[in-house]
Amino acid sequence: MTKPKVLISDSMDPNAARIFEERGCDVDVITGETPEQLMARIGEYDGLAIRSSTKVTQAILDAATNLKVIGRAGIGVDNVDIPAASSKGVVVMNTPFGNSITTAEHAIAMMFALARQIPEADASTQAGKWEKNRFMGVELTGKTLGLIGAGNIGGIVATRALGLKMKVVAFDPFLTADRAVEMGIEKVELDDLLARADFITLHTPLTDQTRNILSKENLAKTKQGVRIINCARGGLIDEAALKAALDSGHVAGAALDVFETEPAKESPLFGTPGFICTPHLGASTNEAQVNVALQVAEQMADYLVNGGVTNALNMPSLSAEEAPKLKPYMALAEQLGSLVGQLSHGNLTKIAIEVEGAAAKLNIKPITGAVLAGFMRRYSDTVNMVNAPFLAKERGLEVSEVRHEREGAFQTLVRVTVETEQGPKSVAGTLFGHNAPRLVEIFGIGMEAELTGDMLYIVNEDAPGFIGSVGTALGKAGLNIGTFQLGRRHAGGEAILLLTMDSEIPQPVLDDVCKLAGVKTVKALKF
Ligand SMILES: NC(=O)C1=CN([C@@H]2O[C@H](COP(=O)(O)OP(=O)(O)OC[C@H]3O[C@@H](n4cnc5c(N)ncnc54)[C@H](O)[C@@H]3O)[C@@H](O)[C@H]2O)C=CC1
Ligand SMILES: O=C(O)C(=O)COP(=O)(O)O
Repeated sequence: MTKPKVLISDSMDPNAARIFEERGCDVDVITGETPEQLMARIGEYDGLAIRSSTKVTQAILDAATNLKVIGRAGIGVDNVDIPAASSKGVVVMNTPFGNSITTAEHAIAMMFALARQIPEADASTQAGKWEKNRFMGVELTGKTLGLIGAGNIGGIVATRALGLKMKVVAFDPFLTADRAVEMGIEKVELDDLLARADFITLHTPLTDQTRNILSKENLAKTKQGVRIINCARGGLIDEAALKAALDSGHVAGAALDVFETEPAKESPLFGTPGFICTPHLGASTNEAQVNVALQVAEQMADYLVNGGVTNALNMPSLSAEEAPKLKPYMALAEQLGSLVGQLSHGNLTKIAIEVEGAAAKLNIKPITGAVLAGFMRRYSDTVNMVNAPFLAKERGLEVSEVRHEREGAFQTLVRVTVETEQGPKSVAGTLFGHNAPRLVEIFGIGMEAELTGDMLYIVNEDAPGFIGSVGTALGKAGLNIGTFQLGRRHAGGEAILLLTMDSEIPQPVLDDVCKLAGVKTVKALKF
């Protein structure tokens, strides 16, 4: 097997490259390239490891013909076009905790820097001015800290602020009352926070709801002399309005680690009294960078080498222990999905995936993903487990999952049923011997068959001599039959023939088979 190739395109702790190599991947570290250079190179890689500098746009993804996974050594993935990655079947994963303590500490450091004007006092002292009377600070003890966003980082900031004897109020629509009590903070509405906070710190992702959350209007609602910290994302604060509020003295200080446009080499805020900033350093500590580098490389290598999925933003998780157990089921599920997809007509609106016996003890999500990948291939060649659920949703396909703990006739079974105009139609399969997928039932007829390569599917009226006439028609065309499976509802009733063929069946031969007496349906299948 050729080794998966990974590109590390942003500066990352060397542990990442080491882990990739140890886990069986080839790795290149090429940082600081232009989008055009990356676009020209990306086609050769199976994995792309990034931080916040590389922008993974639709154009990059279009050029990434081999890409299977994007790993973000950090938290925010706003530099990745996730819908585009999903529709291309590329998994996007991040490391949601590796740098959160470090980033929370940076926010606290910024709060102290604002409270005591440390950067300005440092510059003035080193300039030989000794301006002891210029730098009067404020104490943090007893002050109110307003958290906008109380997730991982906001939660850590809260514990530190409580340790500093501050009162912490938080606005976060997803924060439950119980969790707020557990954290020792007060859950409030945004307007209440704006009116009460002496310091405001932002810890939300940038979304349509959070963009400009500190707008000109909201800045006007803050307390006179408020100090504001943003170590989350540029775009959460209206930078022009912030500049005006600092100039007017309404906002006493602002500390930004992140900017609307990065790298921020110029800004109207630069040089404004009370304004301090750092160049997106929130995650930049030795500890955090080792954490995220190790974690991203482990997760990506796990996916590329074993199929394990951890911390993916566009796919359900699948642990390294589960992956080998699920692999044969996913192969079976994909074949069953593909079979119903190839044999059904018209626009199908419902698909059900049932697992029974041993299969019911497994994580069903990857099995469903594999069924959908097989099924959606009727609409698109580029479908896989990542993009299949999105495509299914786009097409309005209703997907249901059912587990039957009991064992039926088979020790383990996967069944796929689609709702058609003629009612529900279902196929089922099991695993034989060394985890070999086998079809065991097709549209209510028991039949054991391997679904592989080029196949011929025939529905006919059971009658003597029919099998011979099919063999003759195919033989006359020089087509060799590999295996031959037969099933029927009852003697003389509807029968199904499933043949594996050594080569593709040309349309004229299909037409000839179609003309044989008693034939109802003929279809060439491909697996
Ligand atoms: N400056 C830096 O270098 C770093 C920045 N970050 C950024 O910090 C931010 C927070 O990260 P985490 O705490 O790990 O994320 P998280 O997902 O754990 O927490 C985010 C919180 O924001 C809340 N939220 C969502 N929409 C909201 C809204 N409309 N109003 C108020 N709250 C809302 C969520 O409910 C959640 O509790 C992210 O944007 C991340 O990219 C993370 C690491 C380093
Ligand atoms: O993890 C995050 O969300 C960050 O913003 C850290 O960004 P960085 O990896 O330092 O470019």
